[in-house]
Formats: sequence, C-alpha cells, structure tokens
Amino acid sequence: MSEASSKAVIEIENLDLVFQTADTPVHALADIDLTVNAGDFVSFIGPSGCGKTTLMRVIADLEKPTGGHISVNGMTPEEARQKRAYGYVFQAPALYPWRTVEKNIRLPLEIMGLSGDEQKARAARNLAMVNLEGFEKKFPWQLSGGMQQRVSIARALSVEPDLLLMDEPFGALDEITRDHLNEQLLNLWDTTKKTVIFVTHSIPEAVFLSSKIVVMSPRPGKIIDIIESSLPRVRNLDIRETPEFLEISHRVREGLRSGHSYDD
Ligand SMILES: Nc1ncnc2c1ncn2[C@@H]1O[C@H](COP(=O)(O)OP(=O)(O)OP(=O)(O)O)[C@@H](O)[C@H]1O
Repeated sequence: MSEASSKAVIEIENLDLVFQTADTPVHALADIDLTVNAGDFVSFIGPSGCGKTTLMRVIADLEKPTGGHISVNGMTPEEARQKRAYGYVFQAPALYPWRTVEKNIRLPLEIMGLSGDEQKARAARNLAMVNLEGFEKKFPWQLSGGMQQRVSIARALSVEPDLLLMDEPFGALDEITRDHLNEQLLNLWDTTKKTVIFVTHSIPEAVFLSSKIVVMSPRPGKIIDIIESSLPRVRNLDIRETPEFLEISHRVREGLRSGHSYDD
C-alpha cells in the first residue's frame, strides 16, 4: 500500500444515492468522488438540499448508498460504526434534560460497558477539552446553547474516535458565540490531530476551519469543487482579514453561485 493510500481515512468512489419516495425518486447524491486523509478538517458546504447531511449519514452508516463504493478506515461504514470509529455531533445538542452534564457524557460509555472510574475520568478529561471543567453536576437546561453544544462535542469525543462527524453544530448560535467555538474547535483539532468532517452553510466558517473545502450543488447533489486550503493549520480569527482568506472565500462563493438555481 502506498503512503498516500495508507493515510486515507475515507475513500468514496462514484457514489450514488437515490431515495425512493411515494411520488418521484430523489437523486440526493450523484457521482461523488472524495478522499479524506487522516488529520484533515473537511467542510461540506452548499445550498439546502445539496446532500451534505446525506453524505455525512452515508459515512456514518445511517444511510445506504444505491451505487458506488465507500470505505471508512479501510472498512465498510457498517463495520466502522460497529467499531465506534467516529463520534457524531448533531445540529441540536440532543442532551437528556434529566441527566446531568457528566451523566450525559457517560451515557455512551455506560453502553460500551466501561468501568465507572473510566467513565468519570473520560467525562472530566473531555469536559476540560471544551473548557467546561466544573460543570459536571449542572443540568443541560442550566447552560447556554453554546455550552450545551460543547457538552455534546465532549460526549462525541468521550468514545475516543479518530474521526469526528459534525452536522452544522453551530448553526443555531449567535455569531460571536460561533466565532468563539470555531476557535476552540480549531484548537481541539490541532491538539488531538483528529480527522473532522463538518457541515456548514457559512462561507467564513468553512474557510476559517478547513484544510479542505468540498463545495456541493443540488438536484442531483454533487461535488462541484474541492479546495485544498493554503492557510496555516494554526490560525486565529484575524486571518479572516488576509488576502489568502478572501481569495479562498471568493472561490467558494463562485462555486456556490455556479451551482445555484434561483428557480425555487
Ligand atoms: N429520508 C429521505 N427520504 C427522501 N428524501 C430525502 C431523505 N433525506 C433527504 N432527502 C432529500 O435528499 C436531498 C438532500 O438532502 P440533505 O438533507 O442531505 O441536504 P442538505 O444539503 O444537508 O440540506 P440542509 O442544508 O437543508 O440540511 C433533499 O432533496 C432532501 O429532501
């Protein structure tokens, strides 16, 4: 195996997905080719309905493709799911209101059958990762939306996956909170060296966070551009004022414009 292929975490070739609905079939993904390497931060960006979530769900084995090939860590998505190869962060925090922050994080670890001590240690370690030390005994409803989303990131991290799948995790938050969480997430990515796949509608968010930006267009959902970012891995928000940042943003916008139809 070559060095390049040994570093590939996700390999997708010629992938297709058609949803059979009561009336007409929906061609959600067409001819998708994509390689994600270990340590990449990959964003999927595109208008509503272009298949971002569906593609992420295929990687997570929550949807089955109708054609083509996909491997996750060299396995089928189903095997990867069974081996807990990834953590998944949803659009809404999806925390149980009757469980404390710590108990929410421990839930997947209980299911995995880890000892109580190990569960406690992992909860503490991952809460520290998202700067929420000391919040173990709070209930979700006592926290702000941004803090709740950080708890759900800590929960996804606690199963210690190398791959983190994040479906528009900060979409519902105000801009300042979102900026702050973007910086924290980038720090976390840099220190843990995880591979991240991130769905967003926001051009600045995609450009700020990513090492690779996948621009998609709808009907059928396909990839129209893949941009390898030239920005340094360690960045802070000031980078958004630089010519390099604006140049990449411009290319993303051009891609989105070329794939956009104003008929809807
Ligand atoms: N279970 C399903 N059954 C039928 N059609 C579906 C199903 N899930 C998604 N679709 C359709 O597939 C297409 C892609 O949807 P998807 O949710 O992946 O898009 P998206 O880019 O993530 O959109 P958004 O940004 O609005 O979340 C859309 O036309 C959607 O209506």
